[in-house]
Amino acid sequence: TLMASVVPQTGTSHGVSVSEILAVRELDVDSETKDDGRWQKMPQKSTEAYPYAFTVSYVERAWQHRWRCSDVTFHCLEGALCQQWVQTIREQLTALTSRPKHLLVYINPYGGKQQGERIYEQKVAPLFTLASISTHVIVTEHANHARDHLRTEAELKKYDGVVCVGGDGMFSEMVHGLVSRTQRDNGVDQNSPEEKLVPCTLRIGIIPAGSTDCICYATVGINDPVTSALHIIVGDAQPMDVCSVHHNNTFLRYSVSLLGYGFYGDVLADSERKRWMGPARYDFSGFKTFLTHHYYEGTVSFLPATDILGTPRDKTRCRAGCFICQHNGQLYSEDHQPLFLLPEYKGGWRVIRGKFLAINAASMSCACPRSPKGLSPAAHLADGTTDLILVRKCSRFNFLRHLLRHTSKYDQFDMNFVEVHRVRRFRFTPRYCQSDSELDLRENGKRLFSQICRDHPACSCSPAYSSWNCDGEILPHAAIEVGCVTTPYNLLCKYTVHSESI
Ligand SMILES: CCCCCCCCCCCCC/C=C/[C@@H](O)[C@H](COP(=O)(O)O)NC(=O)CCCCCCCCCCCCCCC
Ligand SMILES: Nc1ncnc2c1ncn2[C@@H]1O[C@H](COP(=O)(O)OP(=O)(O)O)[C@@H](O)[C@H]1O
Ligand SMILES: [Ca+2]
Repeated sequence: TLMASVVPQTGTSHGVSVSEILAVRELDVDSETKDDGRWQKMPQKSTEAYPYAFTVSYVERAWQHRWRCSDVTFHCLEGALCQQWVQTIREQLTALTSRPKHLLVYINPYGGKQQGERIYEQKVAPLFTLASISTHVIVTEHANHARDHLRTEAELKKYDGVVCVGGDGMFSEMVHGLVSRTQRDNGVDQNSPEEKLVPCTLRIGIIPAGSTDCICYATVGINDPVTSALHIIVGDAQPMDVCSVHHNNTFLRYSVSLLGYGFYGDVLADSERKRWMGPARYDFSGFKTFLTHHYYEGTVSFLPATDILGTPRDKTRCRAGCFICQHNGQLYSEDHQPLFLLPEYKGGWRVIRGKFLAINAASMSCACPRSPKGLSPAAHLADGTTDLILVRKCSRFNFLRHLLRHTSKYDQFDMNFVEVHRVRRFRFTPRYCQSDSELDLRENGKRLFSQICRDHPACSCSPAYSSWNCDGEILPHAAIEVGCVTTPYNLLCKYTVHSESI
């Protein structure tokens, strides 16, 4: 903490913790007072008495998890003393090893309201410069540009972290690029659902510039580019669960936020064709999908997580330094064989057959401005589990009540057609098998105009399949197998997060 022999310009005392200092610079008091006339604003006494000064830029906590960069100028009597302060602060800052010095930045110019480049240039780049962070910036030219660059070309050794400017889709690209590369470098076969993933060492920072940005919101507590930039600068980190999604022993994708079949799958499929609407496309497609009210038949099998602390309906909330994540993470420490991989645990699979409006797996709360408590408010960022939410066929009115509860204090799980389970793995099989030709059609982006309703050909009831919404990307396969893995053993990426409660 800075104090004592230097006096801030207001003449009052001012404490700044070194871990929250962004930069320090010496001021030439005389020329500055001539330049911008600030001289007059200062109390005459302090400026006359203290001719030397330096300015410290630091993190100021504002309302609702918002962080801002603030300046305070300290004055002192002797030039040597002033220099000594500046030098000491710089040394202390250099000693903070968790802070990044070189960052690789990817900007999606088409995310959200298409403001990614502007947000980065105006709000983020000046802060990185202030904090003496060097950057290499890539504005993406097409979808999967960032993923493929990270996976094959990027010289990762040169960087302390990567930053994405965009939404959840862009974050997902980064996870795929980094995780795939790490597995390949370590000889891990991604296609084997049982194989443990090797954690990747680089951290990923997000500057929110997408449509939902729930990964940013659920970790930092607010979608605000300046706040995220400051978390990145001070080197905050948060481990995160990653689910791997397979189909017939073939790797499909990773998921870090929402894997949703039925309602959220249909909302996404419809909204992709309305990208021009920006973030409002989700509300439009949400309303439309709500009215269509399709349900899907199938079987969900899952392996409940029985060896952990916490349940999806308890009142705990995952915050920085979360005790539950720490405790459950220890279950994976080097000398422990994760219990769920033991044969006796494997007997614990449960099977539920039914007609579902939605099947959602939330690996984190999925809190976002639309629903500040999220899809599963008690889910944990890094406990190695995902919350499986099953919404059975019910009336439109009841489904609306369920949706509305995501936006209020009422419990969205306290309804007789909703159940929630905290699971290690799960599997979904639709009632009717998808033929390869249908899968091909879907994979090539040509959505089946009206899927065949096999029970009643010619009626207007629900189609046989939905698609999975995997962090905002469409998966054409209905039948999938999902496993959730976490730090410090299995997972993956660390992500910048608030160092206090969010
Ligand atoms: C009636 C109001 C109901 C509000 C219900 C809100 C529930 C919201 C839960 C949102 C969970 C979001 C999980 C995040 C997923 C993202 O990874 C993913 C990708 O994000 P990106 O675009 O930034 O890349 N985003 C999404 O898939 C978007 C999902 C958005 C769902 C919006 C649903 C709106 C529902 C409106 C129903 C309206 C019924 C009105 C009837 C009168
Ligand atoms: N230069 C680009 N042109 C087109 N699509 C891109 C580009 N860069 C990234 N994408 C893709 O845009 C999609 C949406 O990105 P995202 O940043 O998540 O925005 P949003 O939150 O609006 O969906 C992702 O699927 C990503 O792969
Ligand atoms: Ca989790």
